[in-house]
Amino acid sequence: MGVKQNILVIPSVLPADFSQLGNAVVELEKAGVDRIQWDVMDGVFVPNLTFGPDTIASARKVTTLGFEAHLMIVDPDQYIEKYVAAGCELLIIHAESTRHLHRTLGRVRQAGAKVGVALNPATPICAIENVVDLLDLILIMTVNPGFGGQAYISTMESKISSAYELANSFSHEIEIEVDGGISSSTVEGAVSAGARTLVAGSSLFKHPDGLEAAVTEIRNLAGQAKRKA
Ligand SMILES: O=C(CO)[C@H](O)[C@H](O)COP(=O)(O)O
Ligand SMILES: [Co+2]
Repeated sequence: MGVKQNILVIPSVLPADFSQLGNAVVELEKAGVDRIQWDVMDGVFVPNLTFGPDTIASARKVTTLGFEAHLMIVDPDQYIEKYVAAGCELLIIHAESTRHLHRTLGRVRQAGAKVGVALNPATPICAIENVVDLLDLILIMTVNPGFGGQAYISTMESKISSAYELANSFSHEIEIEVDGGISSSTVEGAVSAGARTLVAGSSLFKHPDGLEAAVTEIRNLAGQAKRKA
């Protein structure tokens, strides 16, 4: 099976007005997104702080969309069960955030969630070569994590291609996701390199024609790039 080929558009809710988070999730669902990414930051792994499990559990009540937790936290093991209980069906662990990546990924699966791994821009693909059998998703970061609205790092495209090749050599289905600076001007490069699951924050929330137009634009451009690739 290898790489999951469907194009998925996943919003990061970081740019939303946090006093209206539930409404933002409802609006994103109406705009046709495929699931929601929660950027969980602890002020240690990255220099910023965002949501905990209670916030995510509250938002769980207003939508049937799937939730993924992009965990930018140190010692993720101690929070795995809390994010699963909050309603996240997929947990994404940074390879740099845990000493025993293989064990942490196994604990995510044991807790009943799908398993993703994220790589910072400086981390090579070989860091995950020996855990691919445990994975449902590989996230290649195209910005240094911590903040929305940063510029896309196009030199990550060779790593996206390596992730694609690696995932395609396995018989189970694996998503190749990109996160950071994805917009109408960068999506083509990411998809041509092999990305299929596209996380976008600022470019969706700041689109002059609104969320639905923004989601449709990313999905259409990605579809064209995939057909050309
Ligand atoms: O993980 C993240 C930051 O660490 C965000 O998901 C990402 O930056 C999305 O925001 P934008 O599309 O504005 O770059
Ligand atoms: Co993210």
